[in-house]
Amino acid sequence: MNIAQLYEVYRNHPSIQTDTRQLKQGDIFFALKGPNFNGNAYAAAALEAGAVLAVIDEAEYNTQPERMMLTTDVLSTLQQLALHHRKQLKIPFLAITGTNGKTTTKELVSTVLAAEFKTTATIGNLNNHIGVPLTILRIPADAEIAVIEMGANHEHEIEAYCKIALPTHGIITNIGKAHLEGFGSPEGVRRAKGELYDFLRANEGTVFLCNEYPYLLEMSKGIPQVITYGQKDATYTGDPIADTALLSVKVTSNEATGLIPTQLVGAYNFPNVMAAVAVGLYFNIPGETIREAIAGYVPSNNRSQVIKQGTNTVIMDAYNANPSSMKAAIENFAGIEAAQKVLLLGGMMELGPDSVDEHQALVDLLQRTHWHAVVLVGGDFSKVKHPYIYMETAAAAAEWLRHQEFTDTYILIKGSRSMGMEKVIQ
Ligand SMILES: CC(=O)N[C@H]1[C@@H](OP(=O)(O)OP(=O)(O)OC[C@H]2O[C@@H](n3ccc(=O)[nH]c3=O)[C@H](O)[C@@H]2O)O[C@H](CO)[C@@H](O)[C@@H]1O[C@H](C)C(=O)N[C@@H](C)C(=O)N[C@H](CCC(=O)N[C@@H](CCC[C@@H](N)C(=O)O)C(=O)O)C(=O)O
Ligand SMILES: Nc1ncnc2c1ncn2[C@@H]1O[C@H](COP(=O)(O)OP(=O)(O)OP(=O)(O)O)[C@@H](O)[C@H]1O
Ligand SMILES: C[C@@H](N)C(=O)N[C@H](C)C(=O)O
Repeated sequence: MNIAQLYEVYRNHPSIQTDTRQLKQGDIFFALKGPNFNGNAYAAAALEAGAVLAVIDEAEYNTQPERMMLTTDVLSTLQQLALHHRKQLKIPFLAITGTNGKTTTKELVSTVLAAEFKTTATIGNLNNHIGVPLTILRIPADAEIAVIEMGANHEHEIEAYCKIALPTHGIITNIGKAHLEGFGSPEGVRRAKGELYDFLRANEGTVFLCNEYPYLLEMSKGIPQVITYGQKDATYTGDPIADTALLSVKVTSNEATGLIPTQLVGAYNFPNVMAAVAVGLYFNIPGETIREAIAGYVPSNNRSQVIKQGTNTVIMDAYNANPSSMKAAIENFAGIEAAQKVLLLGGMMELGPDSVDEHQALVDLLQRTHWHAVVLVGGDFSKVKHPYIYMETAAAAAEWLRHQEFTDTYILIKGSRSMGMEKVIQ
């Protein structure tokens, strides 16, 4: 069976599954290999559970050749099938990458687009070599637009995803410091994220970018159509109002003038919101529809969520952390008007040789503001000089917090995913 024949099966059964634990009747099962399991070993079980076809890459598991497709590499077959499907879809494909705010921007943009168009977007942050093709293969034939999030922790990854998704439009949210272990340096991050612009430049694409980041303007040179958003001198303009925990955005572009009271924390979400305004206006969605869609979006999964606990307000930002998003969160927290502020910050992972310096830089930043209390938790915070409380784990920090009797206090909780800082208030 070749890709064209596999595509015929897919057209009749457009539902891909990589996990027998979630398999439904009529799915096509792709037997991926991972650190814990060899999907090939589950191919027969997939057929028993109702899969129409199992794609495998180890001959010894080819026990039902009439219902199995034996390839040289299942992952690569999944990616090739996604590309084949992509080529049938004559619709705009908007790719979103960047260091911070990819998922939030993708959610806001797709919420706005879905108000007018049949839109398929990445679920959660399924944004890697498996998530990108799976997202493309979820796009129905009658879709009108697709929004594809692309994550990366090393160079040439975004380039590879572009060759599968063939984006027509793109957003790099920003370039900051994250996954430095894999990218080698901030310059490596820039090159890697820039692979999206390289693709759009070579394929007459369109980019949307925040004109407050001069490096994005520089990087976008040579791209035929550049749509900008920001506070001034941009195609689409607005202003952030961030003196309370939740951000409001005053859109000042003629087409959509008005206030958007968002349910997002922090001025750092301003460009994420403006990206959604810009994309909506570009695709001729009415201003009021755009404002309503953005105002209705509620972040989930510990991405800058606001949680009320009695008279206290917790900003739960424990989904991930890196030097640039930590800096943004701390600066934003410093700007919030509150009687008493407490921070519990977990260590940042995957920073390579700069890790200790980056943790020290954050401590230096913290020291510029007076806080009621700061608790540093684990990671390379154990190796820096600081005047604050130090705890080894989120569980210990939770214990500390339980023993405080805070009232009318704002509490910021942030840290790398593996620190599990959400446990601090559980
Ligand atoms: C392969 C796979 O999809 N694994 C998922 C699975 O893992 P599990 O622990 O079960 O084991 P294996 O991976 O070893 O299993 C191999 C296969 O066997 C199947 N199987 C197993 C048992 C069984 O009884 N039946 C079976 O069929 C199994 O389903 C496998 O197919 O489950 C985990 C829990 O749900 C998943 O976490 C795991 O998913 C992996 C990690 C994955 O890559 N999933 C993608 C769909 C995805 O997009 N995941 C995103 C990760 C996004 C991310 O981290 N992005 C980074 C940057 C990207 C860097 C990139 N280079 C990278 O390394 O990924 C960012 O900063 O944005 C997500 O989950 O959020
Ligand atoms: N524009 C931004 N600038 C700085 N930090 C941001 C920005 N947007 C979001 N963040 C921070 O990043 C956190 C995660 O947001 P989001 O999931 O949207 O980012 P992401 O880039 O998709 O992350 P990941 O790569 O881990 O999937 C937020 O809770 C917030 O702390
Ligand atoms: C959650 C994952 N995509 C991520 O951003 N990881 C960084 C390194 C973190 O741990 O926060």
